[in-house]
Amino acid sequence: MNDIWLLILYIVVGLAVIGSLLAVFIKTSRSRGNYSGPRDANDPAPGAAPGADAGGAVDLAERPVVLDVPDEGLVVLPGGDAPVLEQPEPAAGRLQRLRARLSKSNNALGKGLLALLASDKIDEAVWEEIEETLLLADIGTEPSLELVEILRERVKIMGSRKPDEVRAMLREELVKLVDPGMDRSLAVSRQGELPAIVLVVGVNGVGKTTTVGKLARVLVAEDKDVLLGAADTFRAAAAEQLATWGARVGVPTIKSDVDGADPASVAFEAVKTGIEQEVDVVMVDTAGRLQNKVGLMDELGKVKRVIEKLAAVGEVLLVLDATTGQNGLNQAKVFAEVVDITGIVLTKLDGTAKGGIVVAIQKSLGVPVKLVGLGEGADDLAPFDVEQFVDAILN
Ligand SMILES: Nc1nc2c(ncn2[C@@H]2O[C@H](COP(=O)(O)OP(=O)(O)OP(=O)(O)O)[C@@H](O)[C@H]2O)c(=O)[nH]1
Repeated sequence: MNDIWLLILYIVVGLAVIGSLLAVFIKTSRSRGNYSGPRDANDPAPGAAPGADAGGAVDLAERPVVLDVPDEGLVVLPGGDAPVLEQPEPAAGRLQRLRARLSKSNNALGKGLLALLASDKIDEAVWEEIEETLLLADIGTEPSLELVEILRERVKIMGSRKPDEVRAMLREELVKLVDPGMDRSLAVSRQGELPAIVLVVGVNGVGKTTTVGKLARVLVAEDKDVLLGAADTFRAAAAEQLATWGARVGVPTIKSDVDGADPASVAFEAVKTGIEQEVDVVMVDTAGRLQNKVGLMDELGKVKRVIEKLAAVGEVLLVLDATTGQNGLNQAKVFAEVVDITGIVLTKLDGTAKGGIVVAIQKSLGVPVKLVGLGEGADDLAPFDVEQFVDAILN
């Protein structure tokens, strides 16, 4: 009988030893993966190209985030590499300076409207032309119809329609349409003990990295301490591109030297470093992702949630390419559901006559356009100002 109990005891001890060995083995093999962070079911495979998943509807369900601090591949690229640091120009009044670029492509809208409203006789055909001009500028159907109605009323009671009066009336109505009441300030001040966090998102090629680089210059010109996080881990050149922008103005960049590293881990490390170094602003650049790719949109949600383990994300900027017109609206809607957009950066406004997209986006999202890109130059990013924008269109 005693022998049987002894045998059972041996079996139990043996099983316990095998169990512990298995646990140790699983832990070590996990930490050897390319991704240093945990993987959600929807995460792209290591090294997978963006958009490698099956696509379809976006699953917006919140996923719990299990945090695993990265321990591999992260490097800080010092910001002071450039032999002579550039002195970026202050951003105030930039839209005024860059107005020629805006008006070149957009004054077809302003000039067209002025000419039509100054016609000797404004009959139905002229009103239709006015509506068409607004639609062609991508203002959107509803806002265009509303504006035409308002202009009709005002013209009716106007009488003689002197050119100055027509211009003043149009200016007033366009300013109202672009909405001067929206808060366009950027959340770039430290929040107590923590830096301000700016997350930059959007589809491929819209100008995210360029925008982060240009915005870093704006912040440096305002004497802010900035740190960049290169969470665009898909495009190998993106992190280098970002680090180069930073180095020109003495801003350091956190990047991973592991291909296809977990972007959430890089973002986490950037924010952690920013907190330790007590910087004013941490700006995180993300990879371009199509809004209909479930895995990539989930990944973006995860990047934000992981950052929020450390600090609130006060500013989520969606970068939209103005030349893509109404398609930008669809992108905006999906991104807004995943990461709560706080502001729009409208790039490439220098290359389009469709400046009316400003109105369409703001109306459909309720989110203000905060910055506009008016060229590829380092200081061609301007804070959006309603009156300057309308004046540029009308002149
Ligand atoms: N004309 C003009 N070109 C711009 C503007 N903003 C960005 N670009 C150009 O757009 C191109 C793409 O810019 P990136 O910053 O690399 O775009 P991205 O969104 O980071 O790209 P991915 O990381 O591939 O998604 C570059 O050639 C930029 O110079 C702008 O306001 N005007």
